[in-house]
Amino acid sequence: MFQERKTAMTAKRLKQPNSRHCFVCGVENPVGLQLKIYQIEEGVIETTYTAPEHFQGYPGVLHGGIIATLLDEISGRAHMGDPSQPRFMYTGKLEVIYRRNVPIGQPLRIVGKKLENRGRAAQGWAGIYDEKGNLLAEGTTLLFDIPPHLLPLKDLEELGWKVYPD
Ligand SMILES: CCCCCCCCCC(=O)SCCNC(=O)CCNC(=O)[C@H](O)C(C)(C)COP(=O)(O)OP(=O)(O)OC[C@H]1O[C@@H](n2cnc3c(N)ncnc32)[C@H](O)[C@@H]1OP(=O)(O)O
Repeated sequence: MFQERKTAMTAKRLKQPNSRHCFVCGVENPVGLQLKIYQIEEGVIETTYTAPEHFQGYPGVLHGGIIATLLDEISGRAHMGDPSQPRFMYTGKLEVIYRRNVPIGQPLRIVGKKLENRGRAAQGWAGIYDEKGNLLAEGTTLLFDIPPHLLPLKDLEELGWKVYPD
């Protein structure tokens, strides 16, 4: 099901950069999630993920902390925009609604959307869906621009921040 969606959206899909060591997107982080994230339209991104057994809380159920991590990163990245001029934001606040158990060992689709902009602050949203399209968990974030001197563009290369080919 996810594959069909991917094909239909190929024309618009733009891969976002990954870094080297980020827990969610670090391509060299052996204990990280190593997600590949795509912008599917302006301000809307998606990724897929199948959680391994070692991230379970209750048997068969993805731990809520990992669910929050996914919602945090994907809602913030919805604001990232043009990879050559990325908008990096800190999460100041995250509200999670755990609607249904999120299973381990089954493909999940995670969608992020940018909401309102308020100067250097913004709101984001992310949802985790199962293969049937059921919304399992969702999160809204309050995000703040990272002061440019804390993450200068020139340092990004060192962090391995680039679009890695599929
Ligand atoms: C290279 C690879 C990158 C890959 C992407 C990685 C994504 C990872 C996502 C994350 O994990 S981010 C890490 C977790 N977040 C942090 O570490 C942020 C820690 N917090 C901060 O640094 C500051 O609190 C923050 C920059 C968010 C805000 O501090 P400021 O000094 O800019 O806020 P200020 O005191 O000027 O307040 C501005 C307004 O926001 C409000 N505010 C400030 N912090 C808030 C907060 N945390 N929650 C809610 N509201 C907050 C504050 O009350 C105020 O409201 P009013 O304008 O109405 O007075």
